[in-house]
Amino acid sequence: MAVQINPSILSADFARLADEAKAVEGADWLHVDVMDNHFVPNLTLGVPVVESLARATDTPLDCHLMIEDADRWAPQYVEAGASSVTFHVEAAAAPVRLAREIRAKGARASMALKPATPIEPYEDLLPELDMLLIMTVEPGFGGQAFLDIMLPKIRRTRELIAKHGLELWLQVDGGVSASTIERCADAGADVFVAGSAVYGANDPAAAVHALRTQAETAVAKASWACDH
Ligand SMILES: O=C(CO)[C@H](O)[C@H](O)COP(=O)(O)O
Ligand SMILES: [Fe+2]
Repeated sequence: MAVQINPSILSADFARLADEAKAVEGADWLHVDVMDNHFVPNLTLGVPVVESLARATDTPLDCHLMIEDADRWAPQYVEAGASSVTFHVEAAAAPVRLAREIRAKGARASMALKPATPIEPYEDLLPELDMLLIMTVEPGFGGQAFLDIMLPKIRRTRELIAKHGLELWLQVDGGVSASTIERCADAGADVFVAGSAVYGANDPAAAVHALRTQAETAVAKASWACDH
């Protein structure tokens, strides 16, 4: 079971995005938080910046769309160069159609759940997805404290993935750091977004490496991974 570490450029210096992307080139993906000041109370960047970032780095882009009207906008992020596009189920009118469209355009399709959104109503949608994102903070800002109360949802989601025999990746985002990543991995996550824990470190590449080592060790010991 491969572990993936995705630094979030939300915590990077936006005036130096190309350099900040290069600073974490050992990472699996670069996590790009798109916020519209409607779905969440914050505003970040949009399609033109994603297009430029895709040209500036060889690291594939994992775009996390925290925006209204995801059905309209998500396909444009694939065209902009994102290799994985995550829409929030709370912001999608037709999540199955949208996931199929993202895949048809050539990217990995991913769906996110805010902390108060349960996984159970979406069990039948899981085969349509390449990744499920469980938010471990309320979306909108970096640097927030990890919500431990999300661990049971991560566990239940991992059980559903196993029940259906899926190759679905399970991503966690929000407050993931050296002190929380092992709990996430133990519960069933295999893709870890980290913003402040990476870009707040003196050496972001070393922080990615250290988080990967911690997550790999925790996954190797986890019961959900041993069963497979
Ligand atoms: O989606 C997000 C916020 O909505 C960010 O990806 C997330 O918060 C990363 O920052 P940190 O690791 O500092 O919590
Ligand atoms: Fe994010």
